[in-house]
Amino acid sequence: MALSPNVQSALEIDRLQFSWPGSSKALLQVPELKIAQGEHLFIEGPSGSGKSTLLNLLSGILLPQQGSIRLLGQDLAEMKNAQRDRFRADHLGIIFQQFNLLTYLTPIENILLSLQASPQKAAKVENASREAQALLAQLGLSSVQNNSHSLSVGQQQRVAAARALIGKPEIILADEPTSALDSDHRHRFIEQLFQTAASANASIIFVSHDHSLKSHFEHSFRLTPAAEENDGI
Ligand SMILES: Nc1ncnc2c1ncn2[C@@H]1O[C@H](COP(=O)(O)OP(=O)(O)OP(=O)(O)O)[C@@H](O)[C@H]1O
Repeated sequence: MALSPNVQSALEIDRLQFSWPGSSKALLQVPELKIAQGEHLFIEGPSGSGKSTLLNLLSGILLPQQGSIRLLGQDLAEMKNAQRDRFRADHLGIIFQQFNLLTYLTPIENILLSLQASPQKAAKVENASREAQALLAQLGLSSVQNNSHSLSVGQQQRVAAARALIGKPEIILADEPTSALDSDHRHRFIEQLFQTAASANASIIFVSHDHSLKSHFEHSFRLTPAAEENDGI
């Protein structure tokens, strides 16, 4: 899909190939994929098809052997390690499958960690604690507890999402953050995530094996196990 010249692209993949060392087959082959800023992408595929590997490529933790990945017009493979780390902290918000909250910190302190890692994100927020509380409320968590270790899965998910969204990153990467929820809560959470991301014109790149979530997204990409043909974009 071509983007008009005045639309900033969130993501552009060109002839990407990735294999793990020692494997004779490419795990990932993505000929072309373009997402404009503010649009959302759903990546689906069965267990082992490479969804987490692709997210690690998109966040610059892994680099492709062939082809290129550009985020916000920049090729992460052309950056030095420290530049890639800075780019990740400044422009990405990541929601991990297991949320990765620090249990000895309060929910608000967990959210504020994102701003400590990025002066650029911090500069976009006037009152950090108030912004963290407002994000939680938008995501459906209005009363915030003082410790993180007694949060329910749904509450942890909202704290993790607020931590990814604070400081208005342009791209949110989410790795199966709804897998522990029932269907109703899953769809509701995605709607709340979209509404909050829209206020910052952020693009959400969301990985899941749950096909029913696909209808929320304007773009989707299906990964197939390496032995099968990939049926495309
Ligand atoms: N560090 C690694 N070294 C070698 N192979 C790996 C490594 N990490 C993952 N793999 C292999 O890459 C393939 C894809 O794994 P990946 O975790 O990306 O799949 P996935 O689609 O996210 O799976 P799931 O839905 O179960 O989380 C698997 O065959 C896995 O064994």
